[in-house]
Amino acid sequence: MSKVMEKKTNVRNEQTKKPEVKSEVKKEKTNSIIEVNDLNLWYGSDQALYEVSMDIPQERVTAIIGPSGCGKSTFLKTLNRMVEMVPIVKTSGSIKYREQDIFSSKFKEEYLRTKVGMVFQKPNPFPKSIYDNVAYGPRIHGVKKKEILDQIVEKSLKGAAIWDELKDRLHENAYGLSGGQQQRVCIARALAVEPDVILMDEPTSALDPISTAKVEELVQELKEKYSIVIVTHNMQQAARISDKTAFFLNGELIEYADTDNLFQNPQDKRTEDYITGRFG
Ligand SMILES: Nc1ncnc2c1ncn2[C@@H]1O[C@H](COP(=O)(O)OP(=O)(O)OP(=O)(O)O)[C@@H](O)[C@H]1O
Repeated sequence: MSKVMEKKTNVRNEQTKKPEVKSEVKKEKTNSIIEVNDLNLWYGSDQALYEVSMDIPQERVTAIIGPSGCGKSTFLKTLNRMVEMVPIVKTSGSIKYREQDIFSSKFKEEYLRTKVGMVFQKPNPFPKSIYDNVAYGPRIHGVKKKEILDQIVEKSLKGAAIWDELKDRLHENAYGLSGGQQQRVCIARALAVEPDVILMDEPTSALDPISTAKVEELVQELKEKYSIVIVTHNMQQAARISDKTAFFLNGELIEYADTDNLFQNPQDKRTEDYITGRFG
């Protein structure tokens, strides 16, 4: 995977527009776990993100909302550099995780993916037992002792609020679980390598309302220990579970504010139009 850093001055002048909310998004400097500055991203010659700057607060839930194709998933996948699996991707700008530049050659991508875990839209357990799914990451990192793996599996499933449901079924295939249970096992799998940040890309869009409610409740519990960034199409969900909300449109960050403020008192007409259902 290659990271192509463009000369920022040229690139920005030629191809990008400045967002109107830069000062707004810079307010919350303290207690940020990730700081994004002037991020641009291209798929080949098509630009998907424009000068995005925002800080992700620690131990809070940050929601990313916006209409289809506005760059929500692209932005999320940039935070752990997963987006660079698409070979034509180029980026400019900076992202710092705990004040370290994630694009620096000194910063190991493997470490980043451990610390910044990801949960996807469709539950994607491996075709293995529940136990082996959760133990997968720790084993890759060299944990071999059964007692230690047992502890990690229990702790992670407890962290994902699914231990009581599954403790007697650990050696059953994860494919036999319901979609909602699979998603919580995937969250446990992410927790097993001890991340700080969990990126969630529409984690409930494939789930029924009861499973969705359980995952939303879990997100609330997880923010005691983890920083969560969640992409959602569902504005009610963003309003219910997030502390901060970022509204994206056409690859730009239009507005980023405390969730209550953004929904009750949007500062930008485009945010207001979106949240009142005028488009999207
Ligand atoms: N692998 C890719 N190759 C080329 N272009 C891509 C790729 N992935 C996304 N894009 C483009 O980047 C832009 C942003 O897409 P992205 O999936 O990030 O938006 P989104 O807001 O998450 O959309 P949705 O809500 O529909 O999932 C779109 O124009 C999309 O076509």
